Amino acid sequence: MNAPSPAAPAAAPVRVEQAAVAYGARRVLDGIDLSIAPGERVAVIGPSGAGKTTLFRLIAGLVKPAEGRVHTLGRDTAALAGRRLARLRREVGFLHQQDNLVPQLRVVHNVLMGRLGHWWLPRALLSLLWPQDIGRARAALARVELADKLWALPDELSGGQQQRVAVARLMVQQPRLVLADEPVSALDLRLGREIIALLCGMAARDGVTLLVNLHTLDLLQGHFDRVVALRAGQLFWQGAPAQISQHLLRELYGAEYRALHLDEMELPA
Ligand SMILES: Nc1ncnc2c1ncn2[C@@H]1O[C@H](COP(=O)(O)OP(=O)(O)OP(=O)(O)O)[C@@H](O)[C@H]1O
Repeated sequence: MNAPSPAAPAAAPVRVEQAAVAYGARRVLDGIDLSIAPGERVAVIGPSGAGKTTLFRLIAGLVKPAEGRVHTLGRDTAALAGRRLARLRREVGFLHQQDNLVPQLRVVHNVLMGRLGHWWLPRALLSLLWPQDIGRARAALARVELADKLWALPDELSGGQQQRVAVARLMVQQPRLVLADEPVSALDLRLGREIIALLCGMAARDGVTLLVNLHTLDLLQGHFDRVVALRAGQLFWQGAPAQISQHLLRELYGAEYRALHLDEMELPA
């Protein structure tokens, strides 16, 4: 087999072409064109109801485009169903605002849930009785500084610690793409900063492509390669975090601009 030519560009893990999504008669995304490069870290921003979560659902294949095409990790999501869709989902890691963990399962089991897609059923079932690959869980927990919480129950952890366990689960899952939908909205700024740093550090170290739906714009600088801004279901702007200005945020957020205290951010006019 020939090795791929070093000059050949790697395929985009996310390619959205002129995609629209409708719920009933209502279009909530329209004419979206977006291509994400391998290993790129992208923040998605925009006012409430702009379609950020829907964009993530579209990329994950959870909703199909009413128009246009969506290619995720090289697969056309419109053509995926059953086992092929399940296979794609194994390669995509998710992180939500909260409720990422199974409350009845100890941290070690929650982390190893990230391995389920890699194991045959008997090993997955056995792991519920006696955790398989504890070493891997321990190493991932050490990376999020929770090595001592291997046997804790999620309820015994703070909100920030629970999100760190969820990041450790992503680390053992080894997805090619992570979709984090408001992962820090339930946390204060300091804890939010920790989680974003962990996520972006994991993505950089493991070569994972990362999309984060971010409400707290204070966390943009220093972590992301690109910002994609949605407004009213359309791609309103995209660029580097350093290019964001007060003018842009005013236009993007409209009535929410002051309510979110965006006028207090130190940005160029
Ligand atoms: N399952 C659904 N059925 C009908 N309408 C929906 C559904 N999910 C979302 N919507 C609508 O689609 C629009 C976009 O929603 P979405 O959750 O993608 O926005 P968002 O930008 O993530 O908002 P927020 O920042 O408030 O979470 C909203 O007007 C929402 O009410």
